[in-house]
Amino acid sequence: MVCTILCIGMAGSGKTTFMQRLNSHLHSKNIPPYVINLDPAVLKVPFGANIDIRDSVNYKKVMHEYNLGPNGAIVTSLNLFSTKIDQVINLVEKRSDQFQHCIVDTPGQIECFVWSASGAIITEAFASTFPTVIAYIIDTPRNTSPTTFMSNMLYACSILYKTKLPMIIVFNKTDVKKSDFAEEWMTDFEAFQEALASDQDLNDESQGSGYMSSLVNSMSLMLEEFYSTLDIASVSSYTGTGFDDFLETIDKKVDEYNEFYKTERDNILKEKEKQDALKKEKSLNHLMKDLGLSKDKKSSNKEEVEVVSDLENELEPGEDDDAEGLQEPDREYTFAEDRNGDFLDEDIQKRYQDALDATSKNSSSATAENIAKYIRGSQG
Ligand SMILES: Nc1nc2c(ncn2[C@@H]2O[C@H](COP(=O)(O)OP(=O)(O)OP(=O)(O)O)[C@@H](O)[C@H]2O)c(=O)[nH]1
Repeated sequence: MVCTILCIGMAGSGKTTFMQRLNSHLHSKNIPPYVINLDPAVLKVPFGANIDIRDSVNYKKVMHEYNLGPNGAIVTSLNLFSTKIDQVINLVEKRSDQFQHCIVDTPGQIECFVWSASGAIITEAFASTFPTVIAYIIDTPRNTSPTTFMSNMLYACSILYKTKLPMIIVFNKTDVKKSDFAEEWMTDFEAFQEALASDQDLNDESQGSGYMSSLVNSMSLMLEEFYSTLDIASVSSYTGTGFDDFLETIDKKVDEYNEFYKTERDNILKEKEKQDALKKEKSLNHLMKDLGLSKDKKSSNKEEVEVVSDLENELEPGEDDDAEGLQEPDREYTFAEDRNGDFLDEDIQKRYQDALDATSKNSSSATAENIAKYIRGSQG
């Protein structure tokens, strides 16, 4: 079964170099991956990509034709590409017996991918077909300040909650700076507090009221929970160290995906389908009502109280004593002429009929005589 590894990270964190190294590492182990590039703005891809967004979308042309800036053009290119995502998934599926890993490079402008509709569609398409893991790449030497580190972690946290997929934090460029300090901060809360206390920028009295340091303190408390769901890998894409550990962590996360995330995703999808069906049913009912084609006449009448009998049926027995005489429990609405027999007692009905007969007889005989007179006159 192919597992998808989505490489996400801030610009310049080394995603592309990481992809290149991972690709060659897997080749050296005789398990070559399926490689996809989703960065439309990259000039040169240093690995042989099986699918490259640049083959289907021309980033510069998108910028020019739609009059967009660099980020808008990336989002639009992804939008255009996402319309073909079914074909991409089919291609990967067709060759799934030949590969164990499908590795995907994403644009450096994280928000263009993670927070765009097309990014969500692409991620969802992979995650609903294959076990999918996010590799969040961090530029280790640039994260030695506790505040920068925490901002980066908050970003990772937001991606985790947005994608709802298992995540590995990959500390890259460890040939320049080892990631021990960061790993310690993630596992030992006091160590992080100490680092915060000794952070010059945060504790410079002349620069503020200490608001920042107390904010960072409370946010780091919140992040403790987040760290517990993560796995860490320390690599150097430059020297190639740490990639075996990274692959082991991927296997662990794939098991986790199958055990927890898949069930959760299935439940979310089922719930969504249920909600969609309800929504459909509701709008169909509205449509039927608008057309006067209620499926269940009684229930639709009830919704739209128009006749006395509906109101009466809604009253519980004994709820309103005055209404007792008006109740017609087993009958729906009938027209006035149908109800005459019920409303008028026999005596009144007879008197009414007699009066009607008398009037009609008089009037008709008088009219007949008048007509006869007229005819006789006109003939004579
Ligand atoms: N020393 C060292 N440098 C690295 C490593 N990985 C990447 N770099 C360097 O970091 C810089 C950025 O690397 P890229 O792979 O282009 O980063 P990226 O995240 O793909 O960049 P964008 O896609 O433009 O956001 C390059 O100069 C790389 O040579 C590493 O492990 N060690």
